[in-house]
Amino acid sequence: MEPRRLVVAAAIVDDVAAPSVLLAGRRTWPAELAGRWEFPGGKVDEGEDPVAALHRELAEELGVVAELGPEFTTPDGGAWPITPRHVMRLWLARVVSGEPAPIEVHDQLRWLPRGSWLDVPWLDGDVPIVEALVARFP
Ligand SMILES: Nc1nc2c([nH]c(=O)n2[C@H]2C[C@H](O)[C@@H](COP(=O)(O)OP(=O)(O)OP(=O)(O)O)O2)c(=O)[nH]1
Repeated sequence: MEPRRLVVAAAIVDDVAAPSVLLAGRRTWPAELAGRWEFPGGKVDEGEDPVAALHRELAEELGVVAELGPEFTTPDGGAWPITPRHVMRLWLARVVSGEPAPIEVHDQLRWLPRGSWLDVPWLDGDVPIVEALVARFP
């Protein structure tokens, strides 16, 4: 069996230690994922460093430079299994340059206030991650 492909993404917040808002993007493609919300990010290219890949994706997708905070892992310290074919590493992050814009794969971005982080239809694989973020930052 092929190993699962690594996806990297950012939980972009206003303050990585005490977030009050979380940025979510609504996907436009592929058709089966369109209209669902996700963390900005994407696949790591062959031989690419995961952190470099995340900075590349954030520039391409949102037009921003972000400062990464701590990685947000599964309770046992690993990557999140998001689909049968992908695992995802997620970092808390804060924008340091630019204003996030839906440049590539999103038709809408939303800053979700704390208390409303679960109020959009996230991709199925993201729901446990957002639940864990809610539990981490009650
Ligand atoms: N970016 C992102 N992808 C996610 C999340 N949750 C989730 O299940 N996925 C899935 C959707 C896709 O099957 C896969 C990531 O693919 P992608 O289309 O975002 O990757 P990419 O930008 O590198 O696109 P490409 O090079 O394949 O065209 O992971 C998430 O929160 N963010």
